Amino acid sequence: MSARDAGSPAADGADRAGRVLVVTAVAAERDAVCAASADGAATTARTLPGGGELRCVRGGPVALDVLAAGVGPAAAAAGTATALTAAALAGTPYGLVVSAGIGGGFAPGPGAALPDGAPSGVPLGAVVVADMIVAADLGAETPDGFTPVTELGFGTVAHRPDPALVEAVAAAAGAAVGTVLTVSTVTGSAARAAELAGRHPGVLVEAMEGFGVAEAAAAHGVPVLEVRTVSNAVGPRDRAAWRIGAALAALTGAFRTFPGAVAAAGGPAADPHRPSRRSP
Ligand SMILES: O=C(O)c1cccc(C(=O)CC[C@H]2O[C@@H](n3cnc4c(=O)[nH]cnc43)[C@H](O)[C@@H]2O)c1
Repeated sequence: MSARDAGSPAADGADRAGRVLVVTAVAAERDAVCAASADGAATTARTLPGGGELRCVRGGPVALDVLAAGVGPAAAAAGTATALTAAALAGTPYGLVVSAGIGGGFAPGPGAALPDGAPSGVPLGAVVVADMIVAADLGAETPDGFTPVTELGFGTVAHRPDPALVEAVAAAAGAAVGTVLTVSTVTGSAARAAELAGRHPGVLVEAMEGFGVAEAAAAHGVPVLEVRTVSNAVGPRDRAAWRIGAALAALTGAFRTFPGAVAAAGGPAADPHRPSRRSP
């Protein structure tokens, strides 16, 4: 791999403070993120070790590299770690990683209410920025119900992004702020939706990649965010009711304000984020 392949300052003019890696699952989400770039922004493609393709958007207040890494937390972690390692070896590490894409929205209701009784839930088309990124099915099933791996004495099940950055990005995008779950199986029943909402007060969205992206970012000491737009309601499976086009359009809208919000917030946090080891 040459320095140019991984991205050198001379090649793209982006310094560490301004370099952001955005990881989506599929190409349609990647293209929706790239479509947000202002007229005049230049987009080039770069190949990562293993063949993954980065779309590099330059010309805005921060430099965005956008990668479609595949569906699910394992593909997301592998793709993110590859991109982070390639950039670090080239001497141009990223200052922020963002998991972005569409997701399922939890409905408002008693099961989704916050501990203080405030309503929760999000409608189709809403934008959500995660204040907590949670691996919802990483654990063990026991006679007493689900037990997260942390209670078994292992690992991490939650990452908490930098609150100031979360607020800045959410305010600019008109987004709700709350918990985003990472699941390996899309929820397909009212019972499972209620179980997840009961276990995670304040949950707004479920998707399939955020925790994988966050684990890779944490391994590299890089801050993480998750931005989701709601394509469907979490609950009984009804694929015909998914509004993917509207959610992708909302994703483009969120990334129109994203670079300015990150730049105005002073760029990515200087300190690496710390994974939370408590059970959410
Ligand atoms: O068919 C298409 O045109 C299309 C375009 C963009 C994205 C898709 C996907 O199927 C993306 C899958 C992706 O979306 C997340 N997601 C969306 N809804 C849910 C959900 O209810 N539960 C969990 N994940 C959801 C997830 O992150 C997937 O990776 C299709």
